[in-house]
Amino acid sequence: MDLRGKTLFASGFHSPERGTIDILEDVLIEIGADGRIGAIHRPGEPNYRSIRDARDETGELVSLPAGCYLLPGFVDLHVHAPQYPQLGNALDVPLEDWLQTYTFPLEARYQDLAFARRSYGLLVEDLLASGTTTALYFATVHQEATRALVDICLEKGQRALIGKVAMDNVAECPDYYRDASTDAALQGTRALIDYVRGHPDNGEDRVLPVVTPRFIPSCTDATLKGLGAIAAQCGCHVQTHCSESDWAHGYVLSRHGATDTQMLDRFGLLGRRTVLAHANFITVDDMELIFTRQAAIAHCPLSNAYFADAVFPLRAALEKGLQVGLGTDISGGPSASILENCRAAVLVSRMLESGVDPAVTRENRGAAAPAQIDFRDAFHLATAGGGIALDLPIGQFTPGYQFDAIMIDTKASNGTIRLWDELDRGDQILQKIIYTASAANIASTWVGGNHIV
Ligand SMILES: Nc1nc2[nH]cnc2c(=O)[nH]1
Repeated sequence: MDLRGKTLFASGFHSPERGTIDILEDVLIEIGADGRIGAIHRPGEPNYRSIRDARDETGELVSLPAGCYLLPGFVDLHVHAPQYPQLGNALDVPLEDWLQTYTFPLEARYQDLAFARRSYGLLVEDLLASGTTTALYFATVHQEATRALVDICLEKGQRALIGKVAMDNVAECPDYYRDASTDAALQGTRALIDYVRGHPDNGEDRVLPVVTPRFIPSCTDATLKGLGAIAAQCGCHVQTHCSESDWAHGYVLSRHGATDTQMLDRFGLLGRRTVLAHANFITVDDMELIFTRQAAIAHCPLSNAYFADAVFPLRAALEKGLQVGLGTDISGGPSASILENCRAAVLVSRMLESGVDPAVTRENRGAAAPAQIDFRDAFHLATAGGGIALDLPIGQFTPGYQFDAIMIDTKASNGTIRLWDELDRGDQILQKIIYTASAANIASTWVGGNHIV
């Protein structure tokens, strides 16, 4: 049911601050006509009962069914929309070969608008069904296909940030798939920004444009500089890959004698609205610079296992105060689910801390500093952390924030959560949701109070 102008009676969880879970029990969430949360009332507050009775009388009260819990919708900070047909395939070669052998040929197909519409339609529906209410998308170099992705997100109601990919370096990009020139890369980026901002169905800015240099190896210096100028002029978000693998990190060091982070900063591409995908090989100085610029990192734990051969030092980044969220990195990661990436984030952090080689003694096996996170951290990253990274009022149930939410039905018969009334209490219920929920448990999705699925 659409919840704009309604008051929701519900129990659930959110995590505005990393490390803590706020348990919402029988709360009343007032949702405005604009889809934002107006107020939250908890049992025991003086007006709670009277507000509940009044809303009930006017027919504005909506109650979640028994066994259902409300969570903020998931924020996926790194998705290559055109790579969806490749999800679960092509995971057997290093990044630089994967791009040339599998990924560029697939992305080149989006020249065909009918193919683009079919693929993007399926992707957006599937992501919404898996609880992703906001996605930060790389599209392709193509103007028409990227516009189709904008149209589809608006039609289906997903909150989305979308970039036309810029890639014009002839030495690294095949001639069948690249921007024809620096001018084409810059004009194409500007044209997409204008399209999104002027879209007649985008009055609420549900879709935002993103300046999207693929990564430094794919772009000429002139294009990177030009994109930095566009970002400054338009105040748009920026997304790119940063120090993802040994090869990608080493390429930038040898081309520029500096790291990705340093070069992105010099090109004007490192700011409060920048999201750096992966960032596995950043140095201590890079971390400092990212912190100073208040840029964010999209941690993609599943993808990194296949293409980075390394684990992002997540806990160090969080303790430093960096803004981090989670990304599926479709199709570098073989799952479209942010829940799966929550589980992977916990798992790889534990392996980083403990080490993995049984031939090495326990004392010498693991990382020098504590590295593990838990389900609470992962849940925060998947929701509020993603919202903070994007500088958008999403990912938590706080007055003034968008009502972007999912309903988890723990009793769904074809689902995979098994709760025991006599055993499961408080945030243990959330822990079970994070570790065991599947798509069948995600019973409803709302974006800005609109019922989507
Ligand atoms: N994981 C990943 N890394 C990249 N680096 C440049 N392009 C890509 C891409 O499509 N996926």
